[in-house]
Amino acid sequence: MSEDQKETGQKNTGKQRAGISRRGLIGAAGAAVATGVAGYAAHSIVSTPESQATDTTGPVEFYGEHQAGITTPVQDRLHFATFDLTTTKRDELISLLKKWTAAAALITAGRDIGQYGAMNGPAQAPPEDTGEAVGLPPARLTLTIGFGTSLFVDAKGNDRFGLADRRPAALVDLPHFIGDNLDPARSGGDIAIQACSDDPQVAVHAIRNLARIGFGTTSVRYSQLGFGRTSSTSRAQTTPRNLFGFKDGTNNLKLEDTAKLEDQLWVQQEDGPEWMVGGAYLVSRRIRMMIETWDRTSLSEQEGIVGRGKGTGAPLGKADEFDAIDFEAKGSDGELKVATEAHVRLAHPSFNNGAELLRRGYNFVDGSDGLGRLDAGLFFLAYQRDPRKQFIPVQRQLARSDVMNEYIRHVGSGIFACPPGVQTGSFWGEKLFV
Ligand SMILES: C=CC1=C(C)c2cc3[nH]c(cc4nc(cc5[nH]c(cc1n2)c(C)c5CCC(=O)O)C(CCC(=O)O)=C4C)c(C)c3C=C
Ligand SMILES: [Fe+2]
Repeated sequence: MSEDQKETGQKNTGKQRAGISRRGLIGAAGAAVATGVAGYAAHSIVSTPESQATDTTGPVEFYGEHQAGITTPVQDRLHFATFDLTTTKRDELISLLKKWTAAAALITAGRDIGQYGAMNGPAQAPPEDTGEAVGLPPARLTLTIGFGTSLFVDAKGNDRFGLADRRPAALVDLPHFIGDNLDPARSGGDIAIQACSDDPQVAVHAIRNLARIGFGTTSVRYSQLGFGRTSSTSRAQTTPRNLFGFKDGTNNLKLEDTAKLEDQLWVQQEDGPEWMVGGAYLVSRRIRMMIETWDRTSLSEQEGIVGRGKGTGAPLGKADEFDAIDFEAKGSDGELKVATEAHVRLAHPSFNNGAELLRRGYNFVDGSDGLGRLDAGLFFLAYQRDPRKQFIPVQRQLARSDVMNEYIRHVGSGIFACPPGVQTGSFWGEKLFV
């Protein structure tokens, strides 16, 4: 392994990326290669999913059977953006995806974008990389792409890029759910990119540079920052808390459950279309949480709404977080311990035809709303094999009956087909175009 490969955590697997390592770039700029930078140079191999749960600085492999950022142990920070194409040319769309893929492979490996990076290019030209991640470790950055319904046909039914007949049957327009109050400016998009990292600046740098590369071909429709993961996707991770103060992500699909992932997450050959096999569908929902109202609600009412204890995260009537929920159990008052309209009952697979989701959402606080209330909530992200059998029926049931609805509003929405992983020499979604 060369010194350069050691720095970026790249194994000599024939998947080397071009570009300048952030450490090399600092050297070229004359800055001292200080301990912080040397810290990430110690990550000489791409980490495993298990070590990724605890090591927050190293790289996550970009190439593979599935896209990174789905089962990858959830990082602490999110920058999610959707893009609308401003071009009408298929060739320009393909060229954009190629450029984005090349850039994504570099930045996820902790390298600067382009041949010269942030500071070594010609003085007369804008730098190839904006530079704010120089000196920062890869911080487990993952970039995950998804294609929205409008990429295939626009609102008027036009086949914009000759892709209409490639639209997967499972990539449906989400129906209106009771209580939806969706802002079009925070919904939809031709393409979504989810950037997750343990360093917020690394995630922001990634989206900013992809937006910059897309200038002239695409524009940002909206973007959302998130902090504090609200789920775990590995048993090696502890369960975090959401802004209601509850453990969230206890009963989630986990990367260790490989058979379940085939059943519930990854698109299979028999599902089709061919270009989506090994991919998954992403549903995003910006869910505002009325936290001031919640904060005036008693502890026992809060626990009754969720159906779990606030301290332990255990199902009501049980002691341990991971105990199975007993939906029949009654208290001495003869009432069900987990009420018929409690969130975890209505969302549980046993009341949804076995449907499960891989949740990897984030808390958000976007300041306050002018009325003294925090504009805060959950940016809900859920991956699945078929939204018609998973998100849609679960959300329909929650929208109808969940007692949590008094405290939440769905204000943004999106659905995206996330293609399988990228192989060396290929680009994001290549099979969609063949
Ligand atoms: C349509 C899917 C779901 C939406 C939307 C949703 C919103 C939402 N959830 C919480 C808090 C919690 N959810 C919990 C469990 C849970 N939630 C969903 C689905 C949606 N949640 C599922 C499938 C499950 C698992 C149910 C089960 O099998 O037991 C929990 C409990 C802990 C856990 O298991 O994760 C909490 C807490 C909020 C605050 C929210 C919207 C803002
Ligand atoms: Fe939930």
